[in-house]
Amino acid sequence: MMAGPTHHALARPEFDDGPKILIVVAPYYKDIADGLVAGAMAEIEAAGGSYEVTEMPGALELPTAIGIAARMGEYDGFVALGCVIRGETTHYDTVCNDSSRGLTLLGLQGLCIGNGILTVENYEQAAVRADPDGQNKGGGAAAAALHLVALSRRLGRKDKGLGFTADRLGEG
Ligand SMILES: Nc1c(NC[C@H](O)[C@H](O)[C@H](O)CO)[nH]c(=O)[nH]c1=O
Ligand SMILES: CC(=O)[C@@H](O)COP(=O)(O)O
Repeated sequence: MMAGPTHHALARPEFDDGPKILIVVAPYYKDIADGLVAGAMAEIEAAGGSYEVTEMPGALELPTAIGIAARMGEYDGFVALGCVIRGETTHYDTVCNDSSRGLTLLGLQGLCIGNGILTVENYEQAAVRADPDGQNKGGGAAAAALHLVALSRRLGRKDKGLGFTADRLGEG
């Protein structure tokens, strides 16, 4: 499947040694999640990378899942995929803000993360953005992670993120 555009002007990064990416997806809306994952897979494959996919109940769990996985030191980058649709209460704001902020805080600790969590008003808005042949937000999130991995490698980084392992968690 040829994925659609990734909505940025950057050329796809090239790797001598393809990065290993963990796709963490919240299939709260299964069809939407499937489109996002398909777009992300296509983008990672086009860059010569490999991927694994793991599922979490909802978008709120995605930052924690990445934080747990990052401590294994096995993945070069991460793609968070999900869909949050506004309901009747303010829970929408919590899910959107806390999932996004969690990913940003992990990124500021050095993890290479692409954020493909859709935050929309209705299913129709999500469908257009999840479609790999449409706005391909899953592919865009994967591209973001790949660019961060390329930067890390270009700058000679050796570790794979967070800079600490489980045995150091008890420190301080
Ligand atoms: N309403 C949506 C949620 N809500 C669930 C939360 O993400 C979380 O799993 C729960 O609060 C337990 O911690 N999640 C989505 O991904 N999308 C939604 O629209
Ligand atoms: C984004 C949400 O958490 C939302 O779907 C939950 O719906 P509601 O606010 O009507 O409980």
